[in-house]
Amino acid sequence: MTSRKQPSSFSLLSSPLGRSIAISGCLLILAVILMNGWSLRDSWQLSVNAARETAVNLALSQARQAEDTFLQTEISLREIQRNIQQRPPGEVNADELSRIMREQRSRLPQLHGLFYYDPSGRWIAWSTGRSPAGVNNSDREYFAYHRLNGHNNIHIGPVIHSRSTGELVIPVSLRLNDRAGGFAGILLATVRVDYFRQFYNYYELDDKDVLVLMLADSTVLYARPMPDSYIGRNLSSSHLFQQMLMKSDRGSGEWNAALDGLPRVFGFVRSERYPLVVAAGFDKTSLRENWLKSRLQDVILNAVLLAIMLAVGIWILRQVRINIRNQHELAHLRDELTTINHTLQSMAMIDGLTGLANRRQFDLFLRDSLKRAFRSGKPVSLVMIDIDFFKQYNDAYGHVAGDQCLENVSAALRGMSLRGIGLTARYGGEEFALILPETSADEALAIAWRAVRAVRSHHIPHATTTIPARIVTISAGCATLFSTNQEDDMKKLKQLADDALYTAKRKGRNQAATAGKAIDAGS
Ligand SMILES: Nc1nc2c(ncn2[C@@H]2O[C@H](COP(=O)(O)OP(=O)(O)OP(=O)(O)O)[C@@H](O)[C@H]2O)c(=O)[nH]1
Repeated sequence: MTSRKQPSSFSLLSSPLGRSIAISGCLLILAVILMNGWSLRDSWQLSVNAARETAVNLALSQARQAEDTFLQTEISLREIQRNIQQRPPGEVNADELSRIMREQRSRLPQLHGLFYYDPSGRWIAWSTGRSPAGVNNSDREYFAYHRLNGHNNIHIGPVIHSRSTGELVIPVSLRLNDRAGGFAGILLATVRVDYFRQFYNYYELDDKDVLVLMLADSTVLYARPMPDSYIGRNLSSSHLFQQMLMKSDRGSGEWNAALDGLPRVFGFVRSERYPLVVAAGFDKTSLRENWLKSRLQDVILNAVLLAIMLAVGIWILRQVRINIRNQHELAHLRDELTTINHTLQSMAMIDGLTGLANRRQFDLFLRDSLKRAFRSGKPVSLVMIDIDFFKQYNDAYGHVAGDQCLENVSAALRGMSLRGIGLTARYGGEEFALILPETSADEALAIAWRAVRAVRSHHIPHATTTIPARIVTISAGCATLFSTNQEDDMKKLKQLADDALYTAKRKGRNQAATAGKAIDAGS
């Protein structure tokens, strides 16, 4: 029985179909990942852009609010300035002025107080009740500023602690001139830092979002939600002052805040009216967290879609793998069947004992040779061979030895060269045949004799033969025919060769005989 070989292991990628499905699947998944990545990147960028826009708008509204606050303050100061300057020098009524100041202050919630100092810094009039005893304000920054600068502009200074209440205030001051244009004192309005604190708290911002009000020289006036220790800090080395404000009075960008080093999306505005800068910054980390939260559903859906695609892809590849394996097995089975068929075919043509062509093959080959001979016009010779006294051999040595003898005789005949065009066959029993296409009668007889000698040369002992050498011998009869392509050509040739064999037997065996010259089968 033929042992069934397993088909050799195969890789899915070695098949064109498997390869194309795997590559298409990978490309598809890659495309989905890229598209999602692209869309997420876009969405994040949009969210950052929106935050920048909001930050600029917020900064604008804060700047406008700060301008309004300081404008109202300026108007109050100018009104008082007019009041003082309308009177002749030395005729300022301090009590009346203080009353006017209190009235002004009560109108403006941002105001902490209004003050009038003479050129030496002495308190002349004020809105905040009693003056602290023996206090002189000539040491203040705004005092020095106005003493040095003769212009009539409003000056906003860095945050200070009020000497009257201790509160944090932003000083807004105006120089007073005498008729000759000399320094005649200062009018001061103090704006409460708490006013901005309160105002900035109206906005619903995250803990780490910032709103910063600064002087144009980068000094912090108020920074939400930083503690008061941040007030007065100088941010001149910050990205805002080093880069952004150099290029534009308003805008947006992303940078690490100089206040605490955190990355933020900023919008900023420089006031046109006053030396003020406002910046609004959204914390980038919370911005990203909020953005992620808003995209979470999409991300999960896409991840699920991707997982499904992956699972379907794997399932398809498995099916393809099974399919290809089945095809491989079928191909392998087909090959095995073809091999078995070939074996069966050759078995049907081969004699099982001797391995020579069997009777069936003999008939086919002879018929085919005669057909070809008809076309070529060349003769076909047939040598019929019979072992001499084989019955006696069997009787003397038994059938098993008889079979062995048949094999030995076959080997002797197989060893003969038939020029590659002849066929050696076991005709049946102890009879053999040589079909010799394109062979003349003389050549056939010579070959028949060679066969006789070949068997003899094997010296197979045969005690009961009448041949004096007491070895196995054969008799051979040959005949030659020019084919007429008729059905009975075969029969005729066999008959002639048989007759010649009979002649050889009759003449004493151990020899070859011929039917004579090649005959025309038609004769
Ligand atoms: N062992 C064995 N014997 C076979 C086989 N086929 C035929 N025989 C024997 O061959 C013998 C042929 O005997 P015969 O036809 O009387 O011829 P012979 O004894 O050779 O005598 P001659 O042909 O006149 O020389 C028979 O005894 C058959 O049994 C075979 O396959 N094996």
